Amino acid sequence: MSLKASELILNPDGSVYHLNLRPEDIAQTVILVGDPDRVPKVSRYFDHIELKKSKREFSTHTGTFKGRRLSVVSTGIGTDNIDIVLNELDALVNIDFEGRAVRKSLTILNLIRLGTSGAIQADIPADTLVLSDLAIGFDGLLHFYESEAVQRADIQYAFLQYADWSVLKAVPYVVQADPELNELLYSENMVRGFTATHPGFYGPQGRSLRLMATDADSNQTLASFRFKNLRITNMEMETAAIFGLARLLGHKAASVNCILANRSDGTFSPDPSAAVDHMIRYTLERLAAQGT
Ligand SMILES: O=P(O)(O)O[C@H]1O[C@H](CO)[C@@H](O)[C@H]1O
Ligand SMILES: O=c1cc[nH]c(=O)[nH]1
Repeated sequence: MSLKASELILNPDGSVYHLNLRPEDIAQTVILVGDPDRVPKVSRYFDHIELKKSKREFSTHTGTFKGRRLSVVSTGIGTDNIDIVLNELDALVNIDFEGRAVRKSLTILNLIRLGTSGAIQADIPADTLVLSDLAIGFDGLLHFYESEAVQRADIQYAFLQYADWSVLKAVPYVVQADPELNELLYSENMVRGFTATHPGFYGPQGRSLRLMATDADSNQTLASFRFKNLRITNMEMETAAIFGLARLLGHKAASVNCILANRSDGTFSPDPSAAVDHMIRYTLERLAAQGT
C-alpha cells in the first residue's frame, strides 16, 4: 500500500520532512545527541566528514571514525522530538521513498544516545558515565503506539503502586536497552543505570523556580523505589522514548549519559564540556574497537 503524501512527507529534493536527509545520507550506526552544538563536537574526531545537513534542531554529520561510517544526529530536547527522529531515521532505511512502500527486507540501525543527565542517587557523582539498561518514561509517548509487548509491565505496576501515582499524569512505561549494544559499550568505569525520562526539565524533575511542583519530593520518591535489585539512577528527557520506539521498529538502542548534576547533594560538574568530551571520545573508541 502506498503511503500518502500527508503521511510520508518528503521535501522537493527527496529528503524526509524534518531531518532533511535522503536515504544515502545516514550510516547504519547513528549517534543521537540532544544539543545541535554537540554534533560537531562528535564529528571533529571523524577521519573525514562526507555530509553536513540541518533543519530546525535536527543537525546531521556523516563520516568515518577509524574507517567506520557513522552519523551523528541532534534530536533537540524531549520525547516529542524523539518521535520525529526515530520515525524518520527508520523511514530513511526501511521505506522506499519512490514506491512509498515499506521495504520487504528491513535494515537494523544501531542508535546510541550520548546525553547529559542529572543523578538522583547520592553515590553517583557528577562526571560519571551512566549506561542505561532500563528507562522509565513519564512522558506517555509510547502509549500512543501498540507497545504493550515491549513494556516491562512488572516494573511499571510495582512503580505505580509504590508511588501512589496520580491519574492526572501519564502512566509510566518501562523499556529496555538493546543488551548486545550495551555489552559492547560497557566498561567497568561506567555505572549501569535505570534512567527516568521526564516531559520537562523543571516541574517534572522536581525543580521549582517560581512555580511550585505538585510533588516537591518526587526525586526522593524516585530515588527510593526498588524493584528486586534495581533502583532509578538518573533523569533526563529522551532515553525511554528512544528505547521504546527502537524496540518497536526493530532497531538496537543504547543510551550513555554523562552526569552533570547530582540532585541529591546539589552539586554540578566543575567542567561540563570536558565531561561531555570524555563521553564522546570513550564511545567512539568503544565503537571502533568493537567493529560496530
Ligand atoms: O544534553 P542532552 O542530550 O540534550 O540531554 C539533556 O539535556 C537537556 C536538558 O538540559 C535534555 O535534552 C536532557 O535530556
Ligand atoms: O538535571 C539534569 C541535567 C541534564 N539534563 C536533565 O534533563 N536534567
